[in-house]
Amino acid sequence: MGEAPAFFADSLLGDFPNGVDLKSEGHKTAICIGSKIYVIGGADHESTAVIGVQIFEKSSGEWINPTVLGTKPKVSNGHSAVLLNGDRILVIKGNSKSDGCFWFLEVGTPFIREQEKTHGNEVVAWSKGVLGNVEKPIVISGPSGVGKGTLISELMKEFPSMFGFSVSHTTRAPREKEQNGFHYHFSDRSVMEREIKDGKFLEFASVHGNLYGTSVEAVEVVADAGKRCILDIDVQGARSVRASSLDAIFIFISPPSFEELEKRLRARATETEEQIQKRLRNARAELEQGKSSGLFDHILVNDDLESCYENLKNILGLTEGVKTAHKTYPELVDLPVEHLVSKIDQKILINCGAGEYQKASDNMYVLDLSLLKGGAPGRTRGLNLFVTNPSTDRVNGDNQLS
Ligand SMILES: Nc1nc2c(ncn2[C@@H]2O[C@H](COP(=O)(O)OP(=O)(O)O)[C@@H](O)[C@H]2O)c(=O)[nH]1
Ligand SMILES: Nc1ncnc2c1ncn2[C@@H]1O[C@H](COP(=O)(O)OP(=O)(O)O)[C@@H](O)[C@H]1O
Repeated sequence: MGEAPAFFADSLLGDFPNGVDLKSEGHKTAICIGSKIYVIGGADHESTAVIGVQIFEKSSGEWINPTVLGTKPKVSNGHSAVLLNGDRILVIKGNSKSDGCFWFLEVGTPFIREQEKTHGNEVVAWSKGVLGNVEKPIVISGPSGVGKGTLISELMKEFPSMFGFSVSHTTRAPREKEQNGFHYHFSDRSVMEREIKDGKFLEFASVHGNLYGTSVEAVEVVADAGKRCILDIDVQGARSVRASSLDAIFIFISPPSFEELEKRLRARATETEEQIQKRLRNARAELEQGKSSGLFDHILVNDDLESCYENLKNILGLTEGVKTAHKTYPELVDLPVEHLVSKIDQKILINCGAGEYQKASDNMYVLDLSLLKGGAPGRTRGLNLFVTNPSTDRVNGDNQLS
């Protein structure tokens, strides 16, 4: 249990009106959800450089320091907070640019419920809001030796500015030509297990006797660079990603026959006989699951490499002449410390004309949340910011900035 902050719990919401309090000591806001009051701001119990979170449990009168997952936002000299759908809080930092001012604190999403089971205590998780859209990540699965790596390399070679590879973590030993940080992050099992517990992984699975996993960071760095992320993961991992907040396209690569698969695996000559046998045993199960589960959006048979690659490009809409990513960076906007927020359906109105010398009609922004994707502990994407003049516009998406 944490120490009570320096104000009385009874008057908590009176002192910190739901949503906005920009001038109190420590710049705290309070949001009430059921029997809990989430106090955001002030010192974090681990670092004074980031925004802290404490929970006041009204029924017991106790303060709780929750486990805080995800990247925490740096302290600012004022923020506003709005409750969304009862399970996450949008925090808008004042005095920041629009590429770093929107943050989501998840408090009751399915991800949080899962994490609370693992941690055995209250969990909250930050996720940074990112303006604009990147195309859906691509999950590629299929048995060992089917040609996943070969197809992905072709894609990355032909479209280097469009695609980025999600570098997984694994406890298996590196092969001769594999580089740490490029092909995989080669990890100790104990380290990887601890990081899984800390919520750093989007998914993980035990494959052929080793642990493999996709860290949240691995996917986010690719999207932050404006590229479309490719994940090469097994069928269990694909199933976990389907259940996660990552909205992806799922493609299963199948061999023309089991004999051909065995031939390719042996010809690759990267595994011992024992490992080949294990991979072939697992391949049978993977082929069954891949074909029958309804998990995959597309199944491609990798018989002739060239035609399989053409089919993959067709699925991804890569027709002749498409060679570069169309990156659109949203125009940056400065959000002042003093601003007022209100919520209408999936739109947040941000009135920055609240300063002494400004008119209410100056700098009114609308943050559209209707296309949100992703979430804690990574990034929340698909935010759209519009500038609007309340005297002439209705809140309808005119004057889009992103
Ligand atoms: N679930 C999951 N599977 C992964 C991940 N990275 C790789 N894999 C899968 O692990 C299996 C073994 O990969 P690897 O040891 O590189 O052997 P290869 O597929 O024969 O080249 C393959 O099915 C990969 O798709 C990951 O991050 N998560
Ligand atoms: N269509 C194909 N026909 C023949 N050999 C192939 C084909 N696709 C891939 N290969 C070869 O099969 C082996 C396994 O491919 P790889 O991409 O490493 O598979 P995976 O990543 O699925 O384990 C490699 O030696 C590769 O060159």
